[in-house]
Amino acid sequence: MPVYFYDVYENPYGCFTNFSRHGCELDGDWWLTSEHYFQAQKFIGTPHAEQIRKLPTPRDAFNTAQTLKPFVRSDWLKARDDVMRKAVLRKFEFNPGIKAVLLATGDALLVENSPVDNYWGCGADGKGQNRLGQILMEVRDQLHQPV
Ligand SMILES: Nc1nc(O)c(N)c(N[C@@H]2O[C@H](COP(=O)(O)O)[C@@H](O)[C@H]2O)n1
Repeated sequence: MPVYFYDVYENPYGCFTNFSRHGCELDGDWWLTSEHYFQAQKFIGTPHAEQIRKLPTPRDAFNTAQTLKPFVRSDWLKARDDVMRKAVLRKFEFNPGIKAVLLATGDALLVENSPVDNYWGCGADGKGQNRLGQILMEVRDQLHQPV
C-alpha cells in the first residue's frame, strides 16, 4: 500500500515532509528543519542563506525564498535533487525516532501528496514526478545498509 504524506500534523507520516520540526546539524550549522536547509541552499554564498537559516518556521523559509527568486543561484535546477538528498538523509540520520518510522514503511511506495507541486510531489492529478517521495525511498535504502 502506498504511503501518502503532506501535512506535518498527519500522524505517523507527517515527519516525512520537509516542514516537520526535526532539526539537524549540517555543514557546521544547526537547521530547524530540512526545509530551512533546502531553501537556504538556493542562496549559498550570499547573506540570504543565513537570513533563511535563522527564520523561525519552515513556512517562513519557504515564503522568504519565494520572494528572493531573482537571486537564486544559476545552477539551482541541476543542484536541487542532490541538495534534497543531503538534507533528507541527514534529517533521518540525526533523528532516530523518525528514522524508525521511515524504515518501518518497508518497501512501500512513498508519495508526497502535494496538490500544487508536480516536481517534488504527485500534483493534483497524481501524475507528478514525486521526487521527494523517491528521495525518501533512496534514503530508506541507504539507512538499511549496515555501517
Ligand atoms: N507540507 C508541505 N507544505 C507546503 O506548503 C509545501 N510547499 C510542501 N512541499 C515542499 O516545499 C518545498 C518546495 O520546494 P521548491 O522551493 O518549490 O523547489 C519542497 O521541500 C517540497 O517538498 N510541503
